[in-house]
Amino acid sequence: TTAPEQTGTQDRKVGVSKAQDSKGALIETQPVRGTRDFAPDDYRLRQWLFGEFEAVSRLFGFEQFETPVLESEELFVRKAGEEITQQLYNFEDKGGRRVALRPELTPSLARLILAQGAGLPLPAKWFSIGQCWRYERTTRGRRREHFQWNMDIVGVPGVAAEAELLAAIALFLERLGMSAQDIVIKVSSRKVLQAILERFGVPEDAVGPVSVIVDKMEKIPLEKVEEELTELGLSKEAMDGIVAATRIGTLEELQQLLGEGNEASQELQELFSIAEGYGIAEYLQLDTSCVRGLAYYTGVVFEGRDRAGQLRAIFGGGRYDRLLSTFGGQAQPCAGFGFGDCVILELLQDKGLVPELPHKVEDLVMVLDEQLRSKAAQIAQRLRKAGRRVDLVLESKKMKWVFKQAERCGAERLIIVAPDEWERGMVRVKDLAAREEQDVAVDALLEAQ
Ligand SMILES: OCc1cccc(Br)n1
Repeated sequence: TTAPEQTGTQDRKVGVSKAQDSKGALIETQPVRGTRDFAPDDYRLRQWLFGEFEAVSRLFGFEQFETPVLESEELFVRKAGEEITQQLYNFEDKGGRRVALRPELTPSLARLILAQGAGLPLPAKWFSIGQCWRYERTTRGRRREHFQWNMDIVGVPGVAAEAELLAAIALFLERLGMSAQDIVIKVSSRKVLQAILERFGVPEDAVGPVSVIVDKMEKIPLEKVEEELTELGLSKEAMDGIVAATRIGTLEELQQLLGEGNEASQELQELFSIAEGYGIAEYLQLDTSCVRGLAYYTGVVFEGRDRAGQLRAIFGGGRYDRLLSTFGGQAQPCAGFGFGDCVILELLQDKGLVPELPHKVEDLVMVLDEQLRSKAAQIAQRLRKAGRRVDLVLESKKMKWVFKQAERCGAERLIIVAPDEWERGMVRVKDLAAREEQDVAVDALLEAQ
């Protein structure tokens, strides 16, 4: 079995995995299988990443929302054979309700949009970052939770919405030091499969389930894909038509296959043209094998991959114009994407782009005499209220420990509250970078930064 996929320093196992408690019984200190702890080093990296998600979302004028990780199971029960619904982390709560830990954010967005009622100004441009869950049974030791960044536009029928979303992703990648040399965004449309299935008289509502099967083409043998398509009732000709349609790599080929006036071709043509305006066209590659594994997409779909082809999809998204109406609400055109927190970190590590994010305070404050404890508290508070991060040494420590602590917390100054100096209204201040020391009047501490 492969080691559980971890990111950041989480893969560095230090300390004990089973701690000894007072009665000698063993307690498990590792998190539940498939889940991750975020100790401070990992948490700083995650906060940096989420900070970038949020910064880009705000630059695009999107508004942040949040919904509970626990949802009614009915939100995710779809009869399309998707992996995501087969791995639902679902259960019956103590009130007999069928509930589930959300496996994705889009259905919750749809629910919240519908809850706003008809008065909601459109288009709604919303974003969220939330933990998503799956109960992956296999022994592959894969994660059962990850955090996803979602941006969604509700109320815009044209591909200008998809172009805006792709531009947000491209700006995010650029801010992290990457470019179209590192990442390719494969783009296609469910309307390609829709047009093919129409030719073979397959009902339109099969597009979702067929896409779920075709999406596995990269992961399972073609025979298995054809077996599953046969089970869906597709003829051999229809299957051959589908397989041929997943091998299109240019708009010209697509037009030849579907005909000039076909909606899929026209929409993709327009998308690529708008992308030129954003300066992101070099990220985009028409690839009709990209169908995505969620049944509810109805139009453009896309996914981000590392150009080296070593990793799983970095992000994915597309248009889903029917989701709100399947929830019984007023139909609204929608487009969005989900961007996970794991593959991107693996990619940043591979490229040496993970930033150094050390623990950092400005001042370390200590006393030489416990009688002056309350004076040190006074000094620390004054500095903190002025916006300086202060680590206050809370018990009597040897200087060797204090200097080590100053290193650990990245302090710029060590402020020592000592009896003789205090008598003169002063404290001793060590500038740890310049390795200089001087006595400073307490009232001048903030000026002497
Ligand atoms: O991307 C599919 C997925 C959904 C929930 C949790 C995890 Br880990 N992965």
